[in-house]
Amino acid sequence: ADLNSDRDALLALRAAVGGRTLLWNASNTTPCNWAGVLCENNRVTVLRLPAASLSGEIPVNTISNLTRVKTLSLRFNRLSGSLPSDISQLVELRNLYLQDNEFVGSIPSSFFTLHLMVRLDLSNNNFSGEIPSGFNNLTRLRTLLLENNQFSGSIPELKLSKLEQFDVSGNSLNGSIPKSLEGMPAGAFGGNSLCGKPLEVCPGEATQPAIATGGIEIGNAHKKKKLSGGAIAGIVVGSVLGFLLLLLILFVLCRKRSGNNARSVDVATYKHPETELSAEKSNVDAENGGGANNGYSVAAAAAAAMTATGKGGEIGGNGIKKLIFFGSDRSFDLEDLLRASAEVLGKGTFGTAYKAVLEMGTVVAVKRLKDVTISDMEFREKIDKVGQMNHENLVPLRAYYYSREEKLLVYDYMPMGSLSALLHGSKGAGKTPLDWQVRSGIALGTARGIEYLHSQGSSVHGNIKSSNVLLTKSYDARVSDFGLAQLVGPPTSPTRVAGYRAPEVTDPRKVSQKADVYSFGVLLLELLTGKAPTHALLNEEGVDLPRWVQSIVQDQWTSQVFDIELLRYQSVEEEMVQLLQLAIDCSTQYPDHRPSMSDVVERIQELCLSSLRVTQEQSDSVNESD
Ligand SMILES: Nc1ncnc2c1ncn2[C@@H]1O[C@H](COP(=O)(O)OP(=O)(O)OP(=O)(O)O)[C@@H](O)[C@H]1O
Repeated sequence: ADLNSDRDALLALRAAVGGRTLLWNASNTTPCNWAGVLCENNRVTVLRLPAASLSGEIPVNTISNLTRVKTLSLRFNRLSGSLPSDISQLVELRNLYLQDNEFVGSIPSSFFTLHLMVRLDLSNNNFSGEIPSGFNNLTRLRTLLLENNQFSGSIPELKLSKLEQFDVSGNSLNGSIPKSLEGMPAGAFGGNSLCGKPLEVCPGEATQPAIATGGIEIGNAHKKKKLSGGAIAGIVVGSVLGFLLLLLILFVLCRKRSGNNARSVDVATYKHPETELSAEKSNVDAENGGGANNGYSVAAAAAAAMTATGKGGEIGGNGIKKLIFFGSDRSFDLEDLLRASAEVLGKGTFGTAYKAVLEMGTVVAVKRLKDVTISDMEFREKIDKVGQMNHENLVPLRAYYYSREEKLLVYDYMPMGSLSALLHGSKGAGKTPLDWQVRSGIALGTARGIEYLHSQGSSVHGNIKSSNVLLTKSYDARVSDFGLAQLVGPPTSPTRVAGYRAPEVTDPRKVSQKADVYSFGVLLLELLTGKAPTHALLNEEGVDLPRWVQSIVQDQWTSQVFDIELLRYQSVEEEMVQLLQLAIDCSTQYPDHRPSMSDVVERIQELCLSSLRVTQEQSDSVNESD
């Protein structure tokens, strides 16, 4: 066997299962630069084709020549039929990932001669038969994942000292769990009819051998008999008391929370060192401890804002002077905020954003809204809804201030700035490139934030774009600016959110969830291509980002689409292509053809998991090489 026979084997595989292997350039004399193939010492050692649209059976005598392969990953495809018995020829095999296919039948006995095997994942297939005790031959096995198949019978005793990851959940197994596997988590056995540690004790315990008992229902008649009347009474009384205690705790918590919500503070006159303005003097209810220190002033933030704009002067005037807080987190007070220095962060559609740095180091972002044309009542109603939104991927609205002249929103300040700045900001030496891990994480976080918004009544974001995706220190994504599109009047200029807006949207205040999905799709394209949707070059050509990407992908130039910084991550190319496909699906022209945000989250979650596994496989191939 040599590289040529490796090449023949790969071409035979391609003829059998197709998929993305069809993109391999068969006129190459070496297969080593085909996508998913890695070579070492002039032999193929890694074949990785996850989610490559492979389908059909792998006939015997197809892959047997790949005798140097250490890692074989064909997960997330539609491979069917039984595992070819000549897989036992791959004597160097250490990592085998066949999960998420449609394989059937039992594991051939020859398989258990592959004694170098370390990671084996056969989960989410239709494998059947008993779990062979032959696994005991694979003494180096650290991962054995067999969940969601149709394995039946009992689990054999497995004496695998290195086993770390084990899962047989979701099969048709019965009998007792062997001693050697007692230490595994209960979840590894769920969805079967198994008993014994870590699950419920088997009825009859030691006397009952691990034979097929037809399933042991927890709490069956046999078991109930063992409980005395007294014990039952004890359990009932205990449960009732526990339940009452829980109710009491909930009640107390609820009271506390509603006390913390939406607390208003009266406005009095306050002397600012630089500007004289009306501000708040706390008049907080007793539950909060009272005292001026517990309230902080958005009007004061306005002072900071005014200072920053150089306007300075009285805010509030004769308008309504109310300050409304959401939540209970108040690590600073009015005076701190008044003394804060402020700087302009930027001007947006809805007004100007400022960063206010308080003396003790707390930083907030204050947004001064312009063009608010809706009534006081309507404003409060809508902003109240915004304030109630609570999710780890949203920038929380801390408080707002409303008067006729001033509408201010106080947010947590996000230290790493926006995704837009990160992607398109100065590419100087100090700039850290965004790697795949970070980008896919941002995609997932943003999607989760929007999904949450969509799950709250029928709310929409209405203004999804990369400058509204802010980042925490650890690059976790937080979506901001939600709910504001409905607060302001009709746009004065037609250029609002060029590039992100779905084609069917005519009134930015009436955006549908599917239009949010479109904008998110454009944001994904931006994340993958590194190109701003408002990119001058694109616009000169008269095409938007979705159409530009589509034209390139149609010509099979997929890799040309990606940001240069991403091309270093060859091993996760599949996942990148999947995210690209999702982006294209989201930014399709017809709203009905776009996926829902929960579909989107699921798909990103899957590909993130999948790229994590690739990374694991990679480190395994390194660790396990001789
Ligand atoms: N909480 C925050 N923390 C850090 N930076 C922020 C915060 N809120 C906004 N910014 C930054 O301030 C700048 C201006 O934001 P703003 O939301 O006013 O405008 P925009 O996002 O560019 O447009 P739009 O108003 O249409 O959303 C943006 O660069 C944004 O990233």
